[in-house]
Amino acid sequence: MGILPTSDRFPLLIVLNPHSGLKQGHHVLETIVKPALSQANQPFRVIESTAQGHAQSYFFDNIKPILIDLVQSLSSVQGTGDHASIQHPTSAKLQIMVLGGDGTVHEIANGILRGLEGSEFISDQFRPRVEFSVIPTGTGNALSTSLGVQSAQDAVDRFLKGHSVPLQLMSVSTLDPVAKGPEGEGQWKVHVYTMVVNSFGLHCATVYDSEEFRHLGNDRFRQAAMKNIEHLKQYPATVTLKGTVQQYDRSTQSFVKASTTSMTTLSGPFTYFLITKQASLEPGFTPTPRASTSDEWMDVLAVTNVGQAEIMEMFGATATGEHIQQEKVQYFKTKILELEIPAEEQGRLCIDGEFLTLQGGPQGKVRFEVVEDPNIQIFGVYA
Ligand SMILES: Nc1ncnc2c1ncn2[C@@H]1O[C@H](COP(=O)(O)OP(=O)(O)OP(=O)(O)O)[C@@H](O)[C@H]1O
Repeated sequence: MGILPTSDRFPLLIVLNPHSGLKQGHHVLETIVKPALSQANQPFRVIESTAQGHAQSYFFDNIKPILIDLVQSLSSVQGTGDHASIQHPTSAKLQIMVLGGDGTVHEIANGILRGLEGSEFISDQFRPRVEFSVIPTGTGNALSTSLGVQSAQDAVDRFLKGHSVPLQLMSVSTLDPVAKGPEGEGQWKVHVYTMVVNSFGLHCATVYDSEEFRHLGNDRFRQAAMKNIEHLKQYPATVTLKGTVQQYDRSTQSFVKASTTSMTTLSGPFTYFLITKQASLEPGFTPTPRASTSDEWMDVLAVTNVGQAEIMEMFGATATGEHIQQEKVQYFKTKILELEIPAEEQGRLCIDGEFLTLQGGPQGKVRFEVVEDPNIQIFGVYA
């Protein structure tokens, strides 16, 4: 994609989540963001989220009028008199700064995609580009940490420098119980798009329980993890990696093609299972060190049926990413993955901090896929 038009007149949208992290969003806005933007003569408009889900519903409701305003600010009159015509751009860059965490970015991206779904606002004739500047004021700040952002000031500086990279999405789909495919099988329906982590097992239970420790800031994950390790469970499931699959080879410390067949099956029970697009999920925690925000792979980390000692040993090495050298840790790259739990079970998935209840058996299967559709893959992030 070449240089996209943007408009000096169109404001940067700043979405502030006052509830993120240790609730420092307003302070960072006043002391770091506003001074830097006014010095750079960058106009902006602040949107404050008022409740869970508000950022998503705001963009679902407003993305079309926002894009109309943006396109109008970029349109120009060509020619004069009877030959005058208005030239509209074929693309436009919308800049959104997030004073919040990964969950807020997730909500905005899903709100925009749902708001534009099936409309003329996203087509081969016109396709917007949405660039996020993420000012790390959440708890985990996986996106910022994975991009090497050191502080709120660093994030603002990166925005002002203007270098962005693709923010590659994953889709999470469930089987539609009504619609059938050509051979009577169920049809996949996208439930949500994610950009950080989908998890099952100990990680998901930890994120779920961490809400009660929110007042501890970043430490909430450690507290919740300790609680879950103390009562360590195994989580039965079958995972199928489809198409080209690469597996981390400890001896060469590189990824090699995993199998000559088109499917790799992992049988549980899983203790720990992650599908990620980011290398780090919080500062000092790098479970999938070879993951990239921008490439076309999902990284998969699987630990099957281990005890407390092995899990603690793994966590001990996740700060540096050296756990991928441990024998019990399996590490893959794939583009399509399906997860199914046994018929009699009920389970839970964590998808970018939200939760999805899993039903047992083939009808409850969930599919994760790297998004290729250019009408979905419209996001970037300042890096
Ligand atoms: N005004 C609000 N009051 C309460 N909750 C809110 C409000 N605005 C947004 N939220 C919710 O806050 C939750 C957490 O937001 P966010 O993910 O940005 O922060 P975090 O969880 O601290 O950080 P991270 O995702 O990086 O770990 C989201 O689920 C969001 O819907």
